[in-house]
Amino acid sequence: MTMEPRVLQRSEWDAWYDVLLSAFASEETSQERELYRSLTEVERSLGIWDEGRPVATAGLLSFRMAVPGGAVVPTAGVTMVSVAPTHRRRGLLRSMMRRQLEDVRAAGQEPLAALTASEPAIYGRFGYGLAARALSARIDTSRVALELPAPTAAEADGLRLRQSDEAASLLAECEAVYARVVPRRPGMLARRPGWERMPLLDPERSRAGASPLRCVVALRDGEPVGYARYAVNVRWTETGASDGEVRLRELEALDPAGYAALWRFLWDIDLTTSIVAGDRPLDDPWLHLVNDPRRCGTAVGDSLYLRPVEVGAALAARCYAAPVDVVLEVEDAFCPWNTGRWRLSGDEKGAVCEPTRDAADLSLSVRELGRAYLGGTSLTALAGAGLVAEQRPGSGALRATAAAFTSEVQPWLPHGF
Ligand SMILES: CC(=O)SCCNC(=O)CCNC(=O)[C@H](O)C(C)(C)COP(=O)(O)OP(=O)(O)OC[C@H]1O[C@@H](n2cnc3c(N)ncnc32)[C@H](O)[C@@H]1OP(=O)(O)O
Repeated sequence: MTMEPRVLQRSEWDAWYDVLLSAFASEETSQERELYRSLTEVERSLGIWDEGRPVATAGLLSFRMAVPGGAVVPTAGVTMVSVAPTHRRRGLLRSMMRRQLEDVRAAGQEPLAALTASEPAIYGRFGYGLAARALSARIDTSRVALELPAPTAAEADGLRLRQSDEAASLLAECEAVYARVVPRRPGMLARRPGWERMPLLDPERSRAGASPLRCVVALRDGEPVGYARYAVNVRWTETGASDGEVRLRELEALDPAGYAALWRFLWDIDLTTSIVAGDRPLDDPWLHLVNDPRRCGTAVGDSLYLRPVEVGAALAARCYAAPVDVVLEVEDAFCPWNTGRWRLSGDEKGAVCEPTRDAADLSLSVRELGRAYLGGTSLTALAGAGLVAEQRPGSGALRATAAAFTSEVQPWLPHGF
């Protein structure tokens, strides 16, 4: 008997969601369940049923994502993917991935699909490429100095911090800052209503001894210019010395003085000797403000995977750092409508991308386009790996196209989904 995906009905949500929880062996609170229930776009969610019982789940979320140049582009967020252990490795995931991409294409609104992967090996075969990575750090603040440039008088004047032990109480200030930083960095997600509650989720089981989530806001002349959400885990050594840790969950700022004030605050929290940050941009400015990078415990991990659903619309939706006029030969086995030659012409103001019969300058797969799309991975590096080929070596097409695809800031995904 074939089992095909179909759209979820709201009355089926609990049983459908339990398949997902079981696949992740997750516990959860009623608050989390209600949040995920309210954020599920039921009409875009798929399931597979066997003898009336759900055995597979996959959701889509209607996001808008910042791309190089600052546009915020409709993007299908792939989420809540699971297959019951009794039904794995029989192609159920593949059938849901195919149905999702066909549905997104048919709706014609979202040129991109994005996800974060439970395991990085799963999604490349469906055309998703690693487009943004994340930096983690464990900074020994007892040994590393934060060396901040002196703010100008105008910057320092009127800058105040307001702190709350209840992160939710400063929500409006944080959201005002967040909305303004979105277009500045590729990969940032504009907030849909309800998603502002996601960063505040703070179940006790995940605290591992730390305080509930706190918040500090930087205000200039009363207007919010930055915020950080964090928790403090105060610990003591056997000899009674304080050895606590600041766990940084989020930090956004609109200007360098606000940014510096927030880091200074976190650095100086009494009874702590480290800051642990799990998910920061690769080019986070604090990296240039420390006197000892070796004691900052940095590591880089994968974060956002991106897939052009419609190659032409996706490449036309972003801007390019340098003028580019190139024919790309794209291979896309999973979404064959993308396979073929595309002429991309663009610059820092915009772009067009249309099918063409002209000879190709570069050839690559759709996964490589996803990797390079936000400007975080260079086409030159992908060519070095043999994944992008210049059709006429020495033509300069690779160098010119790689330069055009770069982003002046590293792409970064602000939160999982
Ligand atoms: C965006 C998100 O939500 S990420 C969350 C993903 N979910 C989880 O990790 C929960 C636990 N795991 C699961 O529920 C399932 O094992 C899934 C969803 C990962 C895979 O579902 P399945 O129905 O078994 O996958 P399916 O049989 O369609 O496999 C398709 C292909 O992916 C491969 N694949 C499946 N799972 C994995 C994996 N964990 N690692 C590497 N490859 C995998 C299969 O080998 C197959 O490869 P092929 O194209 O070479 O034939």
